[in-house]
Amino acid sequence: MRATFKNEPFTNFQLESNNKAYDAALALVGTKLGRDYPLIIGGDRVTTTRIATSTNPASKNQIIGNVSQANASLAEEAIQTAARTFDSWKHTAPDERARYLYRAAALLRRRKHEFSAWMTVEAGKTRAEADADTAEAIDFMEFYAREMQRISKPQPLTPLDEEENQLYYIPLGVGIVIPPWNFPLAIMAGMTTAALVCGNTVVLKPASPTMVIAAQFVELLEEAGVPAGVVNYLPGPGSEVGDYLVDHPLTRFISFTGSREVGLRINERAAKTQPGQKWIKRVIAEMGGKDAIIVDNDANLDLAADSIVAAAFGFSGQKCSACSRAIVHEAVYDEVLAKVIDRTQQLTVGDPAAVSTNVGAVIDDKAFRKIQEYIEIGKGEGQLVVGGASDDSVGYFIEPTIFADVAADARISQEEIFGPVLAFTKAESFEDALQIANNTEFGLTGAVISNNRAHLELARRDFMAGNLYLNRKCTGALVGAHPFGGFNMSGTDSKAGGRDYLLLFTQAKIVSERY
Ligand SMILES: NC(=O)c1ccc[n+]([C@@H]2O[C@H](COP(=O)([O-])OP(=O)(O)OC[C@H]3O[C@@H](n4cnc5c(N)ncnc54)[C@H](O)[C@@H]3O)[C@@H](O)[C@H]2O)c1
Ligand SMILES: N[C@@H](CCC=O)C(=O)O
Repeated sequence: MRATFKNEPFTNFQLESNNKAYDAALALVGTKLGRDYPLIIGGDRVTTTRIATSTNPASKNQIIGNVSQANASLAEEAIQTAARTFDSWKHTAPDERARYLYRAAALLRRRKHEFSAWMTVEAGKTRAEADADTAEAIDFMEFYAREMQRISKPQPLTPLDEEENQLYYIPLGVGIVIPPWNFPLAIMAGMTTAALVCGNTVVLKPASPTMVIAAQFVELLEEAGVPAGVVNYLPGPGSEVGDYLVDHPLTRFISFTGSREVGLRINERAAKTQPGQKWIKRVIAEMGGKDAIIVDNDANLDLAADSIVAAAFGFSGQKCSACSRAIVHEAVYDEVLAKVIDRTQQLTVGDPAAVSTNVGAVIDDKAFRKIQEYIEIGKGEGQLVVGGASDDSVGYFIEPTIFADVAADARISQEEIFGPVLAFTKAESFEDALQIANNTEFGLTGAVISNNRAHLELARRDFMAGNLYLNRKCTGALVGAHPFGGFNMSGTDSKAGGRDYLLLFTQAKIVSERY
């Protein structure tokens, strides 16, 4: 029996010894840059002629790796391999499947800084952000392993005198796992291992900006003993390979995390029954956010400012949970704005590998241009009070940017920017603030900073967010403590890292026997 689950501690980067260890990991990763990464199908390495290069967002000429790209025929091979492997993997005992995750978590823990360092160079994560990502990946595996063992035990049913009844959670089949790049280890590893620990086999199509981290993780699963063909690594263009995988009649489920646009496309395509398809495909889709922090008139204003700055500009605002709207009661609006401006001006923008950096580069040229466009839009919708500048001469750097006096229906208040851009909106009352907060098509995270019990209770009831935080920031969900997923166009509210999650990767079978 394993000890009760507890979260992996974060590294304290105030200690010089930890920074030295991180420097050593960065140096180690530095010796491995620029390597070639083949596809992995049924354990076989497949090198293709079409190669995509992964680069460092903070130093765009630095090559992280050269990754073979799949096409439709290799996607077919991966699905067929996963389907064949499913015939044996589905009979592997749940306890054994759980042990692969315990082993992988232990291996990852031993190489923690190395994996984090890969995220610093490939995803532009600062030390603390990368460390939290690795810790969450370990947490997902430790948590889902225990969850699999829990749900494979006899489940409570109403006993009948004349029958023996049993409920089994059995696997679904071949799953397509399509993660985003912004939690390139944690979310990718969580989605993949949740699927496999339930007895499914996986075709993993990693996000293009972070294909190398995904390759490192698949190798780690191999080292942990996960049999060939259980996880097949299939990088390739989302529009080409992704559509093929989603449409395939042998695909049983799609586990997607990413943008609203791609999530809806997958949902629509998966709904169309293909010739030879024997099931309704299941779609688990976690998508974007337009998350707000409300500040009440009696709030602790320092807490409010700290929470807003951390949630808006951590990882350059590239979190689905990021605070992109501060909705502030008019009585404290000017004071909160001044405190947030002051704290934002103290942030250091730069190379995420440096100890002193708070805000690194954004992920790539496409994101850089999109965020710049929103900054231009913002100039017509509010008052630019901080930031606004950008520089892509070395890497994709954008200053933390704040617009004040933005209307609730402005584009920068409604559309997900996914960058370090924050809109301040004035509310006439707490009720008005809540109404503004709910007035988007998303419903992922939100926070309220208030000392008013009635207002906090009102928010508990009426704030439409899958993850609502009271008197704290709206980022940083912990596995087990804050199962994660959103309402409305933020997705299917799957609650990753929670006790309901694995049921999405299984089907329940009842066996009733009379003697
Ligand atoms: N709700 C959550 O839990 C959560 C967590 C992290 C990120 N996100 C969201 O993810 C987005 C950022 O990530 P992104 O830029 O990687 O998103 P994205 O939608 O551009 O890409 C996500 C994944 O989909 C793939 N893809 C693209 N086109 C496809 C297609 N036609 N068929 C199948 N797959 C396809 C991509 O290659 C990638 O692996 C943001 O909107 C963010 O809010 C949500
Ligand atoms: N789970 C993360 C967000 C994941 C999306 O980007 C958080 O809670 O901040």
